[in-house]
Amino acid sequence: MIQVEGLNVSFRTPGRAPLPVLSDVSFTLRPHRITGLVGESGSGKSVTALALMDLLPRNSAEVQIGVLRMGADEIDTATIGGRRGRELSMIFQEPMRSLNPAFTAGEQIVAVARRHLRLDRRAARAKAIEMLKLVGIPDPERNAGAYPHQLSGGMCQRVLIAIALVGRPRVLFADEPTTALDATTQAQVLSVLRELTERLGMTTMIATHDLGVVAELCDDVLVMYGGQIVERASVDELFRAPRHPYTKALLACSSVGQESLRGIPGSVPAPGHWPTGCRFAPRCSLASAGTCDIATVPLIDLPGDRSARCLRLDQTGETR
Ligand SMILES: Nc1ncnc2c1ncn2[C@@H]1O[C@H](COP(=O)(O)OP(=O)(O)OP(=O)(O)O)[C@@H](O)[C@H]1O
Repeated sequence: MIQVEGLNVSFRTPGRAPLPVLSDVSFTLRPHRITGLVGESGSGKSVTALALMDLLPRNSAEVQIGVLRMGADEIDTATIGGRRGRELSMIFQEPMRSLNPAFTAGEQIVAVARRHLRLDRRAARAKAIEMLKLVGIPDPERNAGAYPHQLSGGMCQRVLIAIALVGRPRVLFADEPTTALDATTQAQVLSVLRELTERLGMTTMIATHDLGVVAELCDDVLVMYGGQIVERASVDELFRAPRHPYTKALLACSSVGQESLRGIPGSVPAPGHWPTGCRFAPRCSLASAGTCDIATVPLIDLPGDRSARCLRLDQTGETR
C-alpha cells in the first residue's frame, strides 16, 4: 500500500507569486492493484507522479507532501530520490524519446542493472536478457543488440518497462504509457503492465486521459480536476454510478459504453484561475450560486469505500 496525504505543488516564476498546480492531493494505492489517475490535459496527473518520484525541477517546483507511507513505513520525503529505481519507478509516454538512441536496448538495461543491483557486467547482461524476456520481447538475445530506432514503439515501451522494473520496485507510476501507440500495440503493453503488476506484486498507478484504458486495465480510479482529486472509487463502481458531475460528464463524452460523443462545455481552468469553491462549478449544470462557489469543497465519503468532492451529491443519484 502507498498512502499520500496533503501533496501540494506550486511552480515559481521569477518576479511572480508561486502558482499552485496541485492542492491537497491525498490518496491510497492498494497493493497488487492498478489505480488509474484520470483527467483532462492540464489537470495535474503528470505533476502528481513526478512529485512522488522527486523528479520536478528543484529550481522552480515547490513540493510539499504531508505524509507518504509505503506499507507500514512512513517515508521521509527527503529520501525519495534515493528510492527511485529500487522502490519507486516510472515509465513515460514517449517510448522512442525516452530511450537513448546511441545505446542498444540491452546496454541501457545493463547500465541500470549495474547501478541499482550493483551487478558486474556479465551478471548485468544476463539480467538484461531476463528482463527483456519478462516483458515479452521475442528473441531477447538478438533484440538486446537492437538500437531504439530498430524497434517498434511497442517494443521500445516494453524496453522502458524492463528498465523501470530492473530494481524490482514496489511502486510503478506509468504516465500515459500507451498514448503514442496504435490500438493493438496499446492493448499488448497494457496486458504486460497488468500481468507484471500481479506477478511481481507491485502497486501500479497509471495516469491517463483515456477512460478506455481505465476500463480495461484498472482496479481503482482517482479522477482529477483542476489540481484536485474530485472522485475516488473502484472501476466497477465508477463506471456503474459516477457521483461527481465532472466524472459523469467525462464518461458521457467518452466512447466507453456510450453511443454519442459529447464534449464538456468550457475547459479545465488553468492554475491561478481556479474559481473559489468547487473548481468544476463554472462548467457544472448542477452548480448553484451561494452553495458551490463559497469555500473549498472537501472530499466527502460515500457508502462503499468511495468519495466525491461535490456539494450536490443529493442530486447526482445512483445512475449515469
Ligand atoms: N515545470 C513546470 N513549470 C510550470 N508549470 C508546470 C510545469 N509542469 C507542469 N506545469 C503545469 O501544471 C499543470 C498540470 O500539468 P500536468 O502536466 O500535470 O497535467 P496533466 O494532467 O498530466 O496533463 P497532460 O495529460 O497534458 O499530460 C498544467 O497547468 C501545467 O502547465
